[in-house]
Amino acid sequence: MYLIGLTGGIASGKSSVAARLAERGAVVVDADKVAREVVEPGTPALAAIADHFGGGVLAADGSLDRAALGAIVFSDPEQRLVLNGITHPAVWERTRTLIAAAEARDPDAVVVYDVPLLLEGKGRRPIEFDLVVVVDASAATRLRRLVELRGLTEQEAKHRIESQATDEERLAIADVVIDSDGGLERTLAQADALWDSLRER
Ligand SMILES: CC(C)(COP(=O)(O)OP(=O)(O)OC[C@H]1O[C@@H](n2cnc3c(N)ncnc32)[C@H](O)[C@@H]1O)[C@@H](O)C(=O)NCCC(=O)NCCS
Ligand SMILES: Nc1ncnc2c1ncn2[C@@H]1O[C@H](COP(=O)(O)OP(=O)(O)OP(=O)(O)O)[C@@H](O)[C@H]1O
Repeated sequence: MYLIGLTGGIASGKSSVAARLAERGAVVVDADKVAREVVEPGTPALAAIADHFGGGVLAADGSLDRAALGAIVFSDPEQRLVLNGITHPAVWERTRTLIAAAEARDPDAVVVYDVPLLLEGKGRRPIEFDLVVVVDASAATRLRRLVELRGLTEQEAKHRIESQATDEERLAIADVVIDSDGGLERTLAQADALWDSLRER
């Protein structure tokens, strides 16, 4: 197995790159998806969230009210740390299981872990990667995408961007940088080039 950590700020284009690598044959594990699974109704993480943040972050059917929780944690770093402390251990554990399953299915698989937060946790990453790929678009570009494509207000978009590592911090851990400030086709061409270089390895 060859394990790639694919990271980048919110709306940098990680999912678009991951989807292209999947088309080319990679197995993709999506941290945002895992993060949703570990807070499904009945999970210990959801119980801990309700315990700390109160019933206001639960919808009528008992599931997580993501907008309500997002409104709290993206504007309050201390509360975000509490949420990360609850969810991240469960996310890493489930991720390790999914990566191990992919390797068991195909020992030669290229596995891509699409993860927005590779730096934000305290201490060492619980998973070591063979290659760290950073998808890099300026904060201004990402802000524009969040407002135009995802319908966030400018303030909401700013808060989300400020909740994450800076561009400089991400670039410092990159083995490969994909510049996603231009058009989508240009980004995807770099994903193709990355895949081709892996195949030549
Ligand atoms: C706060 C929550 C409920 C907001 O949900 P919402 O549906 O609005 O956003 P979604 O989960 O789709 O995330 C969108 C993007 O926000 C950013 N983001 C999410 N959580 C965080 C966080 N704790 N810190 C910084 N950025 C974050 C990421 O770039 C992510 O791709 C949710 O993001 C959450 O539970 N976050 C904690 C778990 C986590 O850290 N997930 C990120 C991947 S491990
Ligand atoms: N050059 C580009 N590269 C990548 N995405 C682009 C580009 N230009 C525009 N986009 C658009 O920007 C958005 C990026 O979203 P995408 O979901 O790929 O980002 P992400 O990094 O996975 O975000 P998140 O952290 O929220 O999961 C998409 O709607 C994509 O079509």
